[in-house]
Amino acid sequence: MMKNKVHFASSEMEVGSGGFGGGGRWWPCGTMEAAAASNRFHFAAVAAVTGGGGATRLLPAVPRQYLSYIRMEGSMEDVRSTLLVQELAGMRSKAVPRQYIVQQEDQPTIAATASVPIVDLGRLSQPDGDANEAVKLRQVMESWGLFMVTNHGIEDALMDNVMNVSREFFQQHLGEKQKYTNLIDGKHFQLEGYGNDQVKSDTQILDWLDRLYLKVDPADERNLSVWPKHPESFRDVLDEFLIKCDGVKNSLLPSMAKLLKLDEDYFVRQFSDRPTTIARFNYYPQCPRPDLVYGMKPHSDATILTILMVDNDVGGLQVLKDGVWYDVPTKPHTLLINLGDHMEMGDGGILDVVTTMVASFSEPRLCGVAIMSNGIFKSSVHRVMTNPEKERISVVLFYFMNLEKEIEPALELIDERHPARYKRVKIMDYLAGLFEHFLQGTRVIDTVKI
Ligand SMILES: O=C(O)CCC(=O)C(=O)O
Ligand SMILES: [Fe+2]
Repeated sequence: MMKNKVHFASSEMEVGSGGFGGGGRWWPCGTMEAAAASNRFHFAAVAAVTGGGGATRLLPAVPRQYLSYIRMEGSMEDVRSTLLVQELAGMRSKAVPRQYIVQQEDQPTIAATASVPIVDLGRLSQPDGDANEAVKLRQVMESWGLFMVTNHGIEDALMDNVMNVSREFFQQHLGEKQKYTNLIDGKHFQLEGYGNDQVKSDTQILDWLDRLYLKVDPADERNLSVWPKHPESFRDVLDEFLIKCDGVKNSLLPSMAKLLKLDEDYFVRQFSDRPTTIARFNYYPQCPRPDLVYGMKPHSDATILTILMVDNDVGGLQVLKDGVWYDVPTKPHTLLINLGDHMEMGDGGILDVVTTMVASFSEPRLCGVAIMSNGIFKSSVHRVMTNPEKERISVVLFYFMNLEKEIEPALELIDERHPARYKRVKIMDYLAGLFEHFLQGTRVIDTVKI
């Protein structure tokens, strides 16, 4: 049985076989599954506890200035074996374990409201293009790196189905979901499957979400043993959605190429020959402390391009532009497009770096497309806030080129006045370099800059 020992400044909470044990009787466990692991958490903020007489009292929150004294014990594997976030949320505690609390200076701040650009894909893809939409697209590629897409050709019913099967998957009994676990032998993390964050260091701050990762392309490399069998329609619905999203990607790429006065199929060509696509289903349970915890910390995606479908009603996604965080509004049945970022610091190995943690926001964001565009296009830095009342789901498709391929600035964009700003780089090598540079505190982007 795994034992975690995590010290917090305040109360102590033990997850035992019958609920939370310890001195008094703690909140009963939200689920039987939660009780299965014998993990001990000491909670940092407010914990609800019932004393001998059964009366509930609230323990005071730990003043923020003490949070830095909190430390964590246990091996990495132990820490990794902490409960899934869905189980933690099911306990209905008012506290969150220390591993989820971000440093005071990084804690969520109020976001501004601005209109995140909306691009009408139908108009953009008309044979002659639409000048207005193209202007908007240029603005987003050069600054926001994230935009909403309407008129994308994917039926509302299909989008609803994708959301429904995702929700049904996460709402299942833990035992059913664990059939697709991302832990080999219960402890070794692999990218694919169901679970939560990989823990690489005892100071790592965890995100308040669980997810299901599936490599969907190349199709002959699918590991169907981690593809859910329930709900029964899951696989068919996902397959249909993948085909449609591929169409969205392929109608967007020529417009991006045209903006740079490149051959229309320039970017499409880059995705030929066994590109890699990953589908990720993110499940953010209700969180008692949205002021201390992120659903997903600020990051940029280590992809060329990401298609994102977010919850119809529950917001939380924010994007950084010119140093200011903006709420991305919910607008049912729109898609979001993110320009990814092969070119920043990461916290993982090869495909672990699907998302790269952002160490510094002051640098302009670059992405695979940015290298090909010789630095004209930027990627987005974004984050997800938690919600105290509502769960939230998002479905994300991460598009990579063939990882064996090399990328370089398009030759057509280079002349005497516009020299190449980046060297040719193999994507796989670049992703591998991300982790090493992250550990050394250096920037892998510097190795490809000319
Ligand atoms: O859930 C969201 O809105 C964003 C998810 C995201 O950024 C990601 O999965 O990389
Ligand atoms: Fe992301």
